[in-house]
Amino acid sequence: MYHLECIKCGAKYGPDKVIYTCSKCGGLLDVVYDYSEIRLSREDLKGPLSVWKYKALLPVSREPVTLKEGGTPIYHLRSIGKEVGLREAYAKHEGMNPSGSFKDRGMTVGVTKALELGMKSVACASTGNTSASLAVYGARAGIPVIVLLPSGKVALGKVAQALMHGAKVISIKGNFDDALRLVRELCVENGIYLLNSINPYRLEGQKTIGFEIVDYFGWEVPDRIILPVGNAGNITAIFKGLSEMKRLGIIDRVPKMTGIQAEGSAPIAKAIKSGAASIAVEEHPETVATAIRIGDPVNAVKALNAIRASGGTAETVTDEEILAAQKMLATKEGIGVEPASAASVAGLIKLRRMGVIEKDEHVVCVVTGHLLKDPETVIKNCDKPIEVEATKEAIEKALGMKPSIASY
Ligand SMILES: Cc1ncc(COP(=O)(O)O)c(C=O)c1O
Ligand SMILES: N[C@@H](CCOP(=O)(O)O)C(=O)O
Repeated sequence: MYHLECIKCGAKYGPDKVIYTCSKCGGLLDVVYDYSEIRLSREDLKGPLSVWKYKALLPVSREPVTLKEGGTPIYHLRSIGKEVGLREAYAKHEGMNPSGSFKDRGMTVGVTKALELGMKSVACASTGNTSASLAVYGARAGIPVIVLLPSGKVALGKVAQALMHGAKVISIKGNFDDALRLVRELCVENGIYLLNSINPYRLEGQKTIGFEIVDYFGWEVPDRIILPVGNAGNITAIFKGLSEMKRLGIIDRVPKMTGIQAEGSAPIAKAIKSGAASIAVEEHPETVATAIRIGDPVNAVKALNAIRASGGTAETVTDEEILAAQKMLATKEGIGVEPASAASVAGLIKLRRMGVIEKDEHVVCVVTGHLLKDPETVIKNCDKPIEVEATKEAIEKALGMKPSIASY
């Protein structure tokens, strides 16, 4: 069994209540299980990785709305690790989920919960990936989807997904933070189920990233997990999940949760660096990594706690560092990710050079979304294709080759 609990005042709510924040104090909610009732061991968790493998720690009982999410690959970062002097550097490629981002882990649980609660439509605000994922899972479930996007600031692939999967797409003349404020009002006033990461049930699905990481390494806990931070749901979810596994005796510690933000959009990193108790909202967030262009992260309180309680840290990276890391991943490791995702690897490089990450640490970067989500940024940052006449000679010339014998 489980219930919802306010992280601020401790107020408890039944599992079937449609509620996103505490009605007494406005605090964020967590799903809290009756841990004494959960019998789960490493032995029970044999078999291939997937979100639903961990259903004993997920808050739904009906048949899930699923497209076989999770089970994403973990790659050894051989070249990048070598370059920064780190043998045990890995990337977990969440872009390999059905809609191309980690959001699918949250949506398989969140949309299933929407059906379980009898909700008739679902909605979200989004910098792109949440909307793509909700559109996909809404289509799978046969439930209408509404998405609010910040006009002109959503990568092409993500808008295409939301449109093609049949969501009602509203582009607002404002940023993501405005869109989230509006969609929250819209949902509460119109009985629509809100599926941003303020929804504690959605975050339960995302904690499986952490489960899969420790499961993959034979329950050996990495020293550190690094991930890009935007609305701050993911870092929160992974910390919660691994804390639960520790509580159940499946693992013996929780990795240092390390959040990376873009310099122009970094309220959490700034609070961690300054030791502030809470964030100062960034009124005009800006970064090339549009997925994390967020100035007022809704899960800030939970994220600050996750970072501090795990002994982790947070850092900022410039847009140039993000794009350089994206290119390094693509050209030196063969791993294609969108800019926001590369922020975790840019952070790894920066923190290693600063000496914050030690050379014998075992580090996993979560790379959160696929390269093809944002083709426009890719095209802008790569050399153009070389256009030539359709002859072998022209091709050889373009390649800087000497003309072959046959052409004499
Ligand atoms: C690709 C990508 N990476 C990272 C993030 C940040 O995740 P979170 O909002 O959970 O901090 C997002 C969305 O927010 C995203 O779409
Ligand atoms: N990057 C996100 C922003 C919204 O975050 P959420 O986790 O609260 O849904 C997106 O893809 O929209």
